[in-house]
Amino acid sequence: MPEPLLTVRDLSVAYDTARGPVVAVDHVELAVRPGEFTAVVGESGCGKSTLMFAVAGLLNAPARITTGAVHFRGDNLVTLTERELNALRWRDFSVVLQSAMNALNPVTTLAAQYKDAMAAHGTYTGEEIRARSVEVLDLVGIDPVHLRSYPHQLSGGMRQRAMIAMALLLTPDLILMDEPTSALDVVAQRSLMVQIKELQQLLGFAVVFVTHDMSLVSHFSDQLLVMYAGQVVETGPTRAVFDHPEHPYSRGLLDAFPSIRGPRVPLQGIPGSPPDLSAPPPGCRFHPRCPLAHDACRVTEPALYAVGAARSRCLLHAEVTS
Ligand SMILES: Nc1ncnc2c1ncn2[C@@H]1O[C@H](COP(=O)(O)OP(=O)(O)OP(=O)(O)O)[C@@H](O)[C@H]1O
Repeated sequence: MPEPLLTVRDLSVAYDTARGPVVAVDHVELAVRPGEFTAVVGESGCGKSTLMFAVAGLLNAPARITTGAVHFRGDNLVTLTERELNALRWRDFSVVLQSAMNALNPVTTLAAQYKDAMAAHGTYTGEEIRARSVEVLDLVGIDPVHLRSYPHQLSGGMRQRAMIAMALLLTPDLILMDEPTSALDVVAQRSLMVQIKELQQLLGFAVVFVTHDMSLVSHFSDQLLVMYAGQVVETGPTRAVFDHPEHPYSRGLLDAFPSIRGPRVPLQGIPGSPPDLSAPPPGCRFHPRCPLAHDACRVTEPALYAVGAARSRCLLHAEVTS
């Protein structure tokens, strides 16, 4: 197996609030190998975006990293200066956010934005910049005439693809994507997912893809990280987790979204909502919503236990490994 490209070790992030620190990412571990597609899934508020921003070095106050490291190739991104991080962003890894409308500059054309991104990382002639801009727009299926367009002149799906094209400009080895399809309708969502996967297979970059919709990534991701209340509650090969979710939360998430294939079944949803992270429940954080909770779950904090090819933070699996 190749060495991981990205290794997140024991990463914790807290938001400083008037009521004390809110730990949104709690001792998270993650390893992404070259060309691997990793999906981070969980309900809104479970810490997915905070994790992504921490990995990308994009956190702002009141958020701060309290423990851990983010190794990307030889560098620990947590300890790099802003200038050093800027040198890596776009060139070695790039970031695609939920809404390209916010990420793209509304008052400049795509051509000008692509030029800025390239010029910040090397000396390119105008012709080289134009040729590469045309190339990346071609890759995402946008007519290069749109280099002259402003973001508001593009549809939502085109804007996301223009953002992905920008992320590809300098052929990074890793693209971090935070809900890049969530502002789109279901049909546009699926077609963008297919396109991201095709590009990934063609160009070989690794992806970390954040989504609340587990069914969206079922056919695209290699490895899955299920987050609940700031913690990883299940992790493993996507197929294994989908075929046999070990953690009751993963099972609940799977039942909460329609599958694109397979028989129609009534959607269950998970009763209740994720806890307030300023005061998470004792024991297993999922116990107040868990249909399988027993007495020990209310007092004992589970570790991540190995279960087959996956790992699950559920006391039901404690005896498997202990
Ligand atoms: N500015 C802030 N101040 C205090 N707490 C915050 C702040 N931003 C986020 N949080 C806390 O961090 C938790 C995780 O937020 P985050 O946005 O990372 O979750 P998420 O899973 O990505 O959700 P979403 O899909 O809604 O973005 C939230 O539940 C909230 O408690």
